[in-house]
Amino acid sequence: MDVMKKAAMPEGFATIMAIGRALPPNVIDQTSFADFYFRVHNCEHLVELKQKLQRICERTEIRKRHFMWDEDLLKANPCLRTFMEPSLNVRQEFAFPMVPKLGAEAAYKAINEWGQPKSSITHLIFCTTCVTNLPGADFEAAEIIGLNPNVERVMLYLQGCFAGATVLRLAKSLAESRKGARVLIICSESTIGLIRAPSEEHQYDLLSQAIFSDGASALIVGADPDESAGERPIFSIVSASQFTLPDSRDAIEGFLREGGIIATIHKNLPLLISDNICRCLEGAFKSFGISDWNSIFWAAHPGGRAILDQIEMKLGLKPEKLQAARHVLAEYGNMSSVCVHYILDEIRLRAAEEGKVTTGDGLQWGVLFGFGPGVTIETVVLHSFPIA
Ligand SMILES: CC(=O)CC(=O)SCCNC(=O)CCNC(=O)[C@H](O)C(C)(C)COP(=O)(O)OP(=O)(O)OC[C@H]1O[C@@H](n2cnc3c(N)ncnc32)[C@H](O)[C@@H]1OP(=O)(O)O
Repeated sequence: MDVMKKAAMPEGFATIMAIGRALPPNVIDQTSFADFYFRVHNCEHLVELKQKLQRICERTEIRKRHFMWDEDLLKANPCLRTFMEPSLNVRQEFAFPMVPKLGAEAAYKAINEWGQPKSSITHLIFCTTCVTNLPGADFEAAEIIGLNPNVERVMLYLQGCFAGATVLRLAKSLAESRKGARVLIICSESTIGLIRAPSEEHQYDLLSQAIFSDGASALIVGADPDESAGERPIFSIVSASQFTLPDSRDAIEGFLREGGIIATIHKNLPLLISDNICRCLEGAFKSFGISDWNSIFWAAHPGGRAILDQIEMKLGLKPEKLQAARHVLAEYGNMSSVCVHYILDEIRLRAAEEGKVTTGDGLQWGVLFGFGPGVTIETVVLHSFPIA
């Protein structure tokens, strides 16, 4: 029995072997977002509300954001330019082709970097906070890319931002459970469910308008990389865990309604996360004897500037630890599950550019954090590889 099991199971940890990105073409500069948003919704008369959005935008430290939708789409669909008018059909019809398409674009890049035939992909995990159809976005993406019909698909809908880590946890289980398994992860997110006119009664919605954005990422994960065939490991996924903070259900809430997804995010969220991050780190790194959080590399979901500020302060992190996270927030905004993958990509690209000895900023160990509704914290322990 043991011999059979040994023959069927890989020996090593799941590793990330490629990372791809894709962004939609419509880019809006954060300094002009409030002007655009109030103009396109014919709400210029709501002067105080516009000033509030301007204040929030200025404080986000976001420079620009990319979107699948554009002004023409909003103008052609007046139901997207009111507050919570029934508009779900329009949103879904727009998103359904776009979300898998952008995801497939990121997947092509990952497959290209991986350098192996797409027929070697055994599993697909597709994750998005929008579009719900049967068959789903996973099915659509598999068709666009031309994956084998025996690829085993897993679809994650409406999880929120922590899912960028969930997909790694899942991919680790799949990759380590079968020799030769190669998992394609795709995360593709859009704010098409969120864009709507401002409301004086629901001012909290301005935060969503100011931070969320669209983008896609794709990764190839598998154990025991075949380096003779050209597979190159970037990071090992050493462990992955999930923790739900007690009594914090209402800190991030999202409701899918006829008027789209409406989210409320409590102002104490940055504190809530930073108050609990230490226990997640200690739990994850105890068995490796690591307790100096400046000795590892960091990929924390940049949900908002204040979240990164609080984590940095609470843990006494050096500014460079969250530099990649701040860069991704600044250049792309909060792309939900996608952000942490861009941060990993940034870390390994910078390490190579700067002549560091490992993919993890010259360090051995690293952490990836996902934060989202629940409040849920996902902690992934990573190990870097030497850069040749
Ligand atoms: C969706 C998922 O699954 C996971 C997620 O990523 S959820 C999103 C997580 N992101 C956050 O929670 C954002 C964290 N907050 C921040 O980054 C910052 O507070 C901020 C950029 C929003 C504002 O910066 P700041 O330094 O706090 O500036 P401050 O001057 O205090 O606030 C500016 C305005 O933002 C408003 N604001 C702050 N937090 C808010 C919140 N959670 N909801 C609505 N408005 C908020 C304030 O009320 C203030 O409005 P007024 O000027 O009218 O008083």
